[in-house]
Amino acid sequence: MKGAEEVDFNPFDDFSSDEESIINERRVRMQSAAKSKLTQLSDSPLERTLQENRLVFNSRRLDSFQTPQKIQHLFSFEECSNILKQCSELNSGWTTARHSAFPTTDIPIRKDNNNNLGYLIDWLYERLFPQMSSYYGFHYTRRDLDFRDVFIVKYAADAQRGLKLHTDGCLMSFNLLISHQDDFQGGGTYFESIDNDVQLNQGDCVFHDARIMHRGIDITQGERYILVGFVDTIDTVIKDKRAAELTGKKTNLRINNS
Ligand SMILES: O=C(O)CCC(=O)C(=O)O
Ligand SMILES: [Fe+2]
Repeated sequence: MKGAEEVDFNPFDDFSSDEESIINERRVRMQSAAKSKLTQLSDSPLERTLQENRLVFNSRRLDSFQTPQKIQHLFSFEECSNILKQCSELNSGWTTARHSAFPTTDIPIRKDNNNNLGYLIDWLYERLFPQMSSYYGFHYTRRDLDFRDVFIVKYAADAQRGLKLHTDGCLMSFNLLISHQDDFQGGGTYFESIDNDVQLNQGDCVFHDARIMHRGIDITQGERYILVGFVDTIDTVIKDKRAAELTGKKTNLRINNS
């Protein structure tokens, strides 16, 4: 007989067929509990809890949310020019290693950052979140949704030109064109679900289900600055922050699951 430490153990072994059938039974039970719960819920996101709203969102995302939604003039030209000016005056603050699998040259935006861009968080809460919450069936005034991450990305023809096909590790994402559309050639965001790209004018925004495969199309000239946000339910955001504090590790929020 082998001692405890000599037992053949391969962590990559598949589950035994007994274990698999227990896991499958559990999955089927959970799916049918979720289905029956869904039929009992109110049609109004305002009368459902945050967790119920997320359940409804997850049950609908493949049927209902395949088309990215565009909002024009979320920021004015003047507001965008001022943001560009602030970015050009920043000597430091640009990072290149915050999203390990799909890095971008970006500047994180937070209320407590000393880069003076924290006001963008309020603008997005006030201007984008009411529409995005109602479109995806969440409660705006109760603040069902919050930012998992928000940052300005800089693409340049002589540096990083675009971003490969990926999904974002959150519920929904958006990007807003800060540059003027004539400041670069190429660019825009390609979405696999519509097999097409979305082109924005300065100040316009596109929001989408984060699980839709998408990519930042390469620019061929100039510079393209966009404001990007990864959005999730507030309980997930809080858990994520706690986990990051405890482990010192960040969740990787861009994924390639093609
Ligand atoms: O560059 C784009 O248009 C898309 C950006 C994006 O998908 C991201 O930052 O995760
Ligand atoms: Fe993305």
